[in-house]
Amino acid sequence: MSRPSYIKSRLNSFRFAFNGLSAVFRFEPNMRLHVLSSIVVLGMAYGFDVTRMEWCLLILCIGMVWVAEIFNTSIETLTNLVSPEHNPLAGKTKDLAAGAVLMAAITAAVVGLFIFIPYWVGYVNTEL
Ligand SMILES: Nc1ncnc2c1ncn2[C@@H]1O[C@H](COP(=O)(O)OP(=O)(O)OP(=O)(O)O)[C@@H](O)[C@H]1O
Repeated sequence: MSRPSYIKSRLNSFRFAFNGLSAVFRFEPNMRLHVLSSIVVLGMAYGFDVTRMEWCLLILCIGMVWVAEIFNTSIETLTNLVSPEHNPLAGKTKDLAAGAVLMAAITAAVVGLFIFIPYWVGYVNTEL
């Protein structure tokens, strides 16, 4: 492959990936919920001035949930294409993908609680 066409095809790959991201943010109500929760979490992290390691853990958890939701949307879309009619396997496929998002969200919530509970306790103690 010649150099300009290689660069063009790599740039196109990025464009297609951004199209996917844009679609999930525009059309998936669950993704908006994830974005809202992420803003709340990042706001609290900023407010409590969490450590660098805690920032990394929170950002990793947010990324994990977003990635799980994007895969879930992709699997749902493919399932609708392959099996628009009712089919127990299609239902199971969608439920498994949704289960993965739930698992990621529960994991993120547990990490968030481990990080924020001491800050909440400290805040309440200084306010009382
Ligand atoms: N083709 C199908 N055959 C059998 N069951 C299906 C089918 N499509 C959906 N279902 C069942 O209905 C549930 C809801 O399907 P839907 O397509 O609305 O997904 P969803 O998880 O609610 O989507 P979203 O996350 O976008 O709200 C699925 O989890 C699955 O159990």
